[in-house]
Amino acid sequence: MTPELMEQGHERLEKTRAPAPQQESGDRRAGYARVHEPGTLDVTHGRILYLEDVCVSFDGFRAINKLSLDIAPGELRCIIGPNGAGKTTMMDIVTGKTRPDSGQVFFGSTIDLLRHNEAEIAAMGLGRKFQKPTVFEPLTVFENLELALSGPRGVAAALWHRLSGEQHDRLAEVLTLIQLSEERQRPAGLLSHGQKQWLEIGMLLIQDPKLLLLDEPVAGMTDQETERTAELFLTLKGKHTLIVVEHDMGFVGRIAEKVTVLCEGSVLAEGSLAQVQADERVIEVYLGR
Ligand SMILES: Nc1ncnc2c1ncn2[C@@H]1O[C@H](COP(=O)(O)OP(=O)(O)OP(=O)(O)O)[C@@H](O)[C@H]1O
Repeated sequence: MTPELMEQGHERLEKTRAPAPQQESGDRRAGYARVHEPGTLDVTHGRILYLEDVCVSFDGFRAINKLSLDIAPGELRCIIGPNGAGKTTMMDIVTGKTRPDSGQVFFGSTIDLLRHNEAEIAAMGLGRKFQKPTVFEPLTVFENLELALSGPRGVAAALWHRLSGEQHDRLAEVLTLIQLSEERQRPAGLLSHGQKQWLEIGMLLIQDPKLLLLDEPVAGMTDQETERTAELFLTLKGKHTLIVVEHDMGFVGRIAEKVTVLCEGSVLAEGSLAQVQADERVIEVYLGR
């Protein structure tokens, strides 16, 4: 959820349901914003995201150390690694939340992300989902998606704007994708944890992101919810590019093509899950813990 969307949602709640208390299910504001225009993303060279020799230090501690990554359009890449490996910091760099000390970060072949701020990066079609769901709990599932769709028109427009047939179709399509069609009129606060996560993913999808960064999407989910999330991600890959940071190896095994293992801010190993699981260095630092 973006700060702007959060603000819009709160204003909307005040107007429609005052004096109901404001609620949100998560406590961390996400660094993405609406996708205003798709921008001129050039993926003709077979890459949608490219990091080279990226370094970041916090108070002298090298959290990201010459990190290089190359993600192809439509790929579903899983990033794993022990606590403190730099996974969150890597996503902070890509989304413009943290500036690296050195290195390159490109979206497609031509967009230098280090020249853009968080809102601009989000507007280019780069969506981020934090671990905790942040949806507007008193609003219905449909209203949450409608608000995400309302984009730059603002709260008043979101309140009074009549959806076009195309927008209705898009909402219905996303509701089906996230398997919440039957819950469309339910307040989001009454959804299960997994359903809230899907709703937030739906709020990103409705903006048609090119690249989605998802931080531990199945943490706290039931086995059934985890399986449904795997199905959703497998459906999304190809159309969208997904980078999934996850500790749940069962889930990673279910969805992964290529897995990148981060350790101490660098890529330790890359390959299929079976390949990295068989890598002695990985076993030592991570899987064998
Ligand atoms: N703002 C900050 N100030 C100081 N140190 C930081 C900051 N952000 C991250 N770090 C440190 O950088 C390292 C990498 O942290 P990061 O959160 O990126 O790891 P992670 O792989 O996401 O871990 P986890 O799996 O536990 O979420 C850690 O040692 C962390 O303490």
